[in-house]
Amino acid sequence: MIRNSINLLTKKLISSTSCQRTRMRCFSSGATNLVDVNVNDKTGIAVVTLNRPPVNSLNLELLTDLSKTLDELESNRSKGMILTSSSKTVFSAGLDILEMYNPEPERSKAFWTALQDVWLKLYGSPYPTAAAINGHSPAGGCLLAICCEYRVMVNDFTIGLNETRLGISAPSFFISSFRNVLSTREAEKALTLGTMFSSDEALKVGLVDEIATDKADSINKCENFLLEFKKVSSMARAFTKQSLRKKDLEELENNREQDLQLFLFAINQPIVQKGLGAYIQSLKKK
Ligand SMILES: CC/C=C\C/C=C\C/C=C\C/C=C/C(=O)SCCNC(=O)CCNC(=O)[C@H](O)C(C)(C)COP(=O)(O)OP(=O)(O)OC[C@H]1O[C@@H](n2cnc3c(N)ncnc32)[C@H](O)[C@@H]1OP(=O)(O)O
Repeated sequence: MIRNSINLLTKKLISSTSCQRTRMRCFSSGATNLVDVNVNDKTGIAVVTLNRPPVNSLNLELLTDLSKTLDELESNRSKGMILTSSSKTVFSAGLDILEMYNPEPERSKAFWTALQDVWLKLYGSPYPTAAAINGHSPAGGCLLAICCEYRVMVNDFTIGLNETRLGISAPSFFISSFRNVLSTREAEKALTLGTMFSSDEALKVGLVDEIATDKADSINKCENFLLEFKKVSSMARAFTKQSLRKKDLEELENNREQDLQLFLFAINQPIVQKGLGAYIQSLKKK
C-alpha cells in the first residue's frame, strides 16, 4: 500500500518535472488515452494530439476521449486549442469505416452520438481553435479541421470531404461546416465530386489559411493566430463566433434523433454495405 503510494508520488514527480522543462501541463483525456493534451503554462494554449495509430481513424473510443477533452478545455476556460496528430503522415483518416461496416446496432448509435457531441463541442467551442494539419485529412478528418477557426497545413498532403467517392453522402453537419469555410459554389463542386485537395489547392480555394513546412511550423503558426486573441475580450469573441455558427449548431441540436436515424438507415442499406466492403478491401490491397 505504502509502496504503491510512493510509486504514484514518484510517477507524478517525474511527469511534472518533464512537463515543467517545457513549461507544459500534461493531462490525458480519460480511460483509453487516445488523445494527449499539453497545456502551455505561459500562453494557456492546449495542444491536443490525436493518438490512435496507425491513421487516427475516428472510432467510438477516440471520439469519446476527444469529447471528454473538449469538456475539460471548456470547464478550464482554455485560452485556445491546437488540434494535431501524433502520426507523421496522417492527421486523421476520418471516420473508422469498421464502425459502419456490418454495424452492431447499439454501438453504431453510440458511435454517431459521440460524433455529434464532438462536432457540437468543437464547432461551437467558446475558446479559439486551430488545426495543425500535419498529414492527410480525408472526410471526418477534414471535418475536425473545418470545425476549427484556423487551419495550417503541412505541404504534400491532401484534405477534403470525399464521401461521394465511397458511395455515401456527407451528412448535413459536415456540409454546413464546409460551407462555413468555402463559398457555396466551391463547396458544392468539391462535395459532389468528392475532391481531395493538395495543400496548395486547399490554400488557393480557402480551405486552409496557411501552409507550413513541418509539424512544428504548423503548430507555431496556429499559436501565432491564437495569440492574436490576447487583445480581444474572450466573452465578446466567443459570443461573436457562436452567433455566426448558431444556425448550423441549432440545426443539429434540434434534429439529433433524425440525423441519427438517417445515418443508421443509410449505413444499413445493402448497396452502402457493398460499397464500404469494397472500399475496405481496396485499402487493404494497397
Ligand atoms: C446522416 C447521414 C446520412 C447519410 C450518409 C450516411 C453515411 C455517411 C456517414 C459518414 C460519412 C463518412 C465519413 C468518413 O469519414 S468515412 C472515412 C473516409 N476516409 C477515407 O476515405 C480515408 C481512407 N484511408 C486512406 O485514404 C489512407 O489510409 C490514408 C491516406 C489516410 C493513409 O494512407 P497510408 O498509406 O498511410 O495508410 P494505409 O495503409 O492506407 O492504412 C493503414 C491501415 O489503416 C486502415 N484504414 C485507413 N483508413 C481507415 C478508415 N477511415 N477506417 C478504418 N481503417 C482505415 C487501412 O485499411 C490499413 O489497415 P490494415 O491494412 O489492416 O493495416
